[in-house]
Amino acid sequence: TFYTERCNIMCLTLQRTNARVHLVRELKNLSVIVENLYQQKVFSDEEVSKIQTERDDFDKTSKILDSVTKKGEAACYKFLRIIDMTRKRTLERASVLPEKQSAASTENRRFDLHHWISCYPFKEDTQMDFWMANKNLFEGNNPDLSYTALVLDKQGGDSPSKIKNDLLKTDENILLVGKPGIGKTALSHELLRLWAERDNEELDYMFYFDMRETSHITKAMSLEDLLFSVFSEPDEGREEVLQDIKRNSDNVTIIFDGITDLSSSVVKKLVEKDLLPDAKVIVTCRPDNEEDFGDFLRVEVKGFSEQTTKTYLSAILGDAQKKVLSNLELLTLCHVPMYALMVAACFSSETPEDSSQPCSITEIYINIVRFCLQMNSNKTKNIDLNSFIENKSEEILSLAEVAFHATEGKTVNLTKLPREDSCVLCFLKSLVITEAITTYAFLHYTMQEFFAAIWLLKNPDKIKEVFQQCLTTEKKHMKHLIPFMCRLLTEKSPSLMKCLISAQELRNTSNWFFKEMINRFLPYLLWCFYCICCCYFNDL
Ligand SMILES: Nc1ncnc2c1ncn2[C@@H]1O[C@H](COP(=O)(O)OP(=O)(O)OP(=O)(O)O)[C@@H](O)[C@H]1O
Repeated sequence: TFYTERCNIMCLTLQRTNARVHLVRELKNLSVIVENLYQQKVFSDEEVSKIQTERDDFDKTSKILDSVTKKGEAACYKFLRIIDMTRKRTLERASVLPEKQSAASTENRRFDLHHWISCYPFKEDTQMDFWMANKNLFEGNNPDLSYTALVLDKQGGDSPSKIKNDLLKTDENILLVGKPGIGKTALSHELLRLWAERDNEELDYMFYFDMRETSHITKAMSLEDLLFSVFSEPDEGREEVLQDIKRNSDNVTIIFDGITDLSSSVVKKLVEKDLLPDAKVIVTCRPDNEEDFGDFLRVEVKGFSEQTTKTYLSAILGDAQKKVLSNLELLTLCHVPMYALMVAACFSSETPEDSSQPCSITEIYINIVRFCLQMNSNKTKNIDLNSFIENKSEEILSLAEVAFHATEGKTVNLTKLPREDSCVLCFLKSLVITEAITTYAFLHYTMQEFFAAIWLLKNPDKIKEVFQQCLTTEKKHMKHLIPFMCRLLTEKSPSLMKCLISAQELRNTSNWFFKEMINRFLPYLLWCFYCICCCYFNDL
């Protein structure tokens, strides 16, 4: 009864000429109001389009008010609640009046819409979603098997959920740093989910950019292009939304996930606070890229603790976890969630007792690649896995070539796609770039790096060039291929390479590879060692 009475009063109040006159004059950011009315099913698609065709803001506001009041009490209630929750943006404050006032302006001062709105006790408010929230990002995340081993440099020892909440609440810029596959992307998705689910009455914005998926970010772009070309652009009021973002930059959080450099001028300006000075910026990167973010709050992502690793394996493998627990090297590697996932996948299927178990990162990748191909080869009856891989070597190496070029270009978007019936599709996922463009990417970026290393070994004349690239600022990310190559060149089982590249070719490469690598990197390693010693003794 209380609700109905309150709605009746609202409907009447909204119709009162006094309030209406002021609303028509003072409502702004109409697109925010219309979008929220649409989300709350007060307006249909058709009604939204009609409002958008109105000539100017005055006509638009009149149309909104007319439509809402015609719909009755419940609609009026929702409308006023939206204004209440977004009033910082949608309701102009009456300006301070000069000494001499006309009769109308005196009336303006007497009637304070902010006060008027705040008289309504909106009790059952829920969180208001703004159209920027991309809900798809949160699908498939596993928030609870999480960050027991995550350490905040400044707050070690806190619980995972406290850490995540603190990360969300702090006004400081944040640098999430950690080795490949450790869970930086997963953590940034978690922050997005928490942001979208929290109870917050303020209208605010959060933007997420996967720096590898959206390679067009690296080209010079304006703030407007950056914000609206990756996310769905508002149907109308683009300029209005942009101005709101600029004026209220303290309500904006931007995540740049997987950053390797600041070659994009718009990203650089955002990181350096030349654009949106009060926005909070969250960056994720691998340890070799952190030097550009010295004044950020550094948070190291450390993966699973021993206990979490065991819980994870037990949840996925049940009794079969014993096979992993008995292999200490493998268990240790599984603190990296990416490796834990792949190990769990491989061990989830029946393996003969005497089959070799992976003991290094590359072996985990060899196993998962063989495992996926095994699944695929089961469709081809009576053929053993090695023969299957040999038969498909052309397709596999062609994917490896695409992987190499994508890695060199710091992107996950694969330009050349495999045939629709290709066995290598099992390593890929489709990636929606825009509504019109869909492409393919590897299931994980580290898998792409693994395939890139395979291609290099098939094309050894390129290896020296890559060694050189590793020492440059722009291409130093290529160094992640080297550990893969080292292991792939050894003859230890399980071998994937002998099915793809002849033993003689591999021997020819390994004859010079290790010597060349030491010559190239030893001076650099010695220099690093010297620097570490200096720091250590200075600290003492
Ligand atoms: N807390 C977690 N709980 C369960 N699985 C996780 C967790 N964190 C990461 N993973 C798994 O590990 C995979 C790799 O994680 P993620 O992509 O976040 O690593 P990353 O640190 O961003 O790697 P890279 O530096 O290569 O980009 C994820 O796809 C997910 O399957």
